[in-house]
Amino acid sequence: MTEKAKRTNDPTQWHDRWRDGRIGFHQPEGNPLLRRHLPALGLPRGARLFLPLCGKTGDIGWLMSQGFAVAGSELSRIAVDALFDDLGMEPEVADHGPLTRMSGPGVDIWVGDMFDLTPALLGPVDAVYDRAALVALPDDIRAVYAPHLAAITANAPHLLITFDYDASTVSGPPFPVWQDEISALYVETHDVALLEDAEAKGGIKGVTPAREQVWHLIPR
Ligand SMILES: C[S@@+](CC[C@H](N)C(=O)[O-])C[C@H]1O[C@@H](n2cnc3c(N)ncnc32)[C@H](O)[C@@H]1O
Repeated sequence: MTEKAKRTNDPTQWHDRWRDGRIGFHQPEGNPLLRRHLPALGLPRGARLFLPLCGKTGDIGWLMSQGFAVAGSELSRIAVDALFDDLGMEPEVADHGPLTRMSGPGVDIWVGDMFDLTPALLGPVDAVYDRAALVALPDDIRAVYAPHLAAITANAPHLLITFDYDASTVSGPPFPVWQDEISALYVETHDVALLEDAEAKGGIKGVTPAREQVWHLIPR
């Protein structure tokens, strides 16, 4: 990660949130939009999905129950320990420089800064599922994140979930991200197709109404 990126995506705020249990973004049952729109990617059973900034999302267990393999990256060891507890697995743990890999059958999570992940460490992936990852990052980091994500996943297709709301009413994360920005971020690698645009239940932090979009990023 560049020095600038380190300044604006301060890892301390995320570690503090996990330590204090301030994880309003977490969906224990996973996200219904994933279930509705994953078929758009046409992935065969056994395909491997990468979940950047994965937390301990219930989507991981659901994807595994559907016969997919999962790879993820997450800063917080607290989150990943809790994920493996939820999965009922005792992970194998291996250090790889600044990252720690925690693995079980069908799942590999890289603990540490996603910007330290390389294609060689991650291995081949068939698709990316980005929920509360791009939108968790401020705009200058999004500009670094998108090309890094495309590079480490060899421009795999994405299912991407974003929010759109009036940013003057509440401060992110999550940050509002709309089609023009997504198209610009992925201009070199993907075409962008909107799959759904719906009212976001509960708005943002219960304060401001929001819409939630599901995008299919199609490799060029
Ligand atoms: C808003 S949460 C979303 C988690 C998950 N995607 C979900 O849907 O529940 C963002 C997560 O990204 C993690 N994170 C933030 N910056 C990161 C980085 N540079 N590398 C890896 N994980 C990061 C945080 O610890 C946090 O768990």
